[in-house]
This record gives sequence, C-alpha cells and structure tokens, in this order.
Amino acid sequence: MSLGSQNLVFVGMPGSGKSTVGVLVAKRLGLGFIDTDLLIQQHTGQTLQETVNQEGYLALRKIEEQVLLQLDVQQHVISTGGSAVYSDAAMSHLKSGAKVIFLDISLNTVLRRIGDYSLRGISKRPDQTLVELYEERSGLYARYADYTVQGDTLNQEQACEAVVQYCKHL
Ligand SMILES: Nc1ncnc2c1ncn2[C@@H]1O[C@H](COP(=O)(O)OP(=O)(O)O)[C@@H](O)[C@H]1O
Ligand SMILES: O=C(O)C1=C[C@@H](OP(=O)(O)O)[C@@H](O)[C@H](O)C1
Ligand SMILES: [Mg+2]
Repeated sequence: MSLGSQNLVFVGMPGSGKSTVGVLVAKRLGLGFIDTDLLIQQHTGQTLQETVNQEGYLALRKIEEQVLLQLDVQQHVISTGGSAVYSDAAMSHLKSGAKVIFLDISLNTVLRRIGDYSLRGISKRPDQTLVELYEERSGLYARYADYTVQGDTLNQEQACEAVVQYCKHL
C-alpha cells in the first residue's frame, strides 16, 4: 500500500465524520484504528462532557494535547477530536509520519449532524457561538491538511472512498 508505514490522521469539525468514516477507512485499508476521544476518556476516567463541566474546556484541550503527544503508532487511522488542532505541538507530532485528512463540511451540516451540542463536550469558550467556533477553526484544519475531502454531499461510504483513492495515488 502506498501509505507505507504512515498513519492517516482525521481532523475536522464535530460531526464531520472523523470517527465513523475513520473506522470505515481502517477496515478498507487494513489499518489499525484509534479514536483519541476514547483515549482521553480512559485517561481521565470520565466522559468528555464531564471534563468540560468539571474542569473547563481549556483543561480538556490540555489533556487532549498530552494524549496526542504520547501516541506512538504506525499504520493506524487516528480520528482526533475537533479541538486537536489547537495544539501545534500535538499536530506536528501527529503529522510526522502521517497524512492528515481534513473532512470539510459546512456550518449547516455541522448543525444538522450534531444537533444538541451542549451534551457533546465541545471544547469552546462558554460565550462562543458555534458560528464563531467554526470560523476560528476552519483555517486551523486547512493548515495541517495534506488532503481535504469536501464532505457535504458525500455519505459515509463515499467519504471513505475518497480517502481510499487518495491513499492509492500517494
Ligand atoms: N458523510 C456523512 N454523511 C452523513 N452523516 C454522517 C457522515 N459522517 C458522519 N455522519 C453522522 O454524523 C454524526 C457524527 O459523526 P462522527 O463520525 O461522530 O463525527 P466526528 O467524529 O467528526 O465528530 C454521526 O451521527 C454520523 O453517523
Ligand atoms: O470539537 C471539539 O471541541 C470536541 C470534539 C469532540 O470530538 P469529535 O470531533 O469527534 O466530536 C471531542 O474531542 C471533544 O468533546 C471536543
Ligand atoms: Mg469523533
């Protein structure tokens, strides 16, 4: 496979499909799969929402950074949380030995897919709207991306196929 020993790292807004498409891609390409949100929950012993509620969104970002910096795997799909891109150190670490895929969706699609985001543990300032968060993050996802999938009109299988085709042509 042309990806060689590298990882595939998914970034993008909550609801962009990093977790669901990530696992489909791992199955298609015979790679391992890691969802870093689950590693964070194992690390803290609580849900992401509990961490945000009890310790605040900046604490969650700090824990996320530590968990990402500790990752040392090859030939895995790594589905990050939407806030991973706030740490340049963590993204530089992940990006060395990986191709980074940005699942890019519109704000409307984010809103449609994630519904009530107050229960989703989103790492944002309490006063920040989702619109503001979307605008703040768009440039960050693009900055780290090796490949961007425009996901608005793709179902999960089609998004998976776009990533598989990208990997074949590396
Ligand atoms: N390409 C897609 N088309 C339609 N629904 C999708 C797509 N990708 C993800 N979803 C749905 O959006 C929701 C969030 O997906 P998820 O993979 O958890 O996103 P993320 O990990 O990026 O937050 C889930 O209900 C999932 O089924
Ligand atoms: O965007 C965010 O701030 C977050 C997204 C979540 O992951 P998903 O992007 O997989 O939903 C999770 O990491 C955490 O609750 C913070
Ligand atoms: Mg996810």
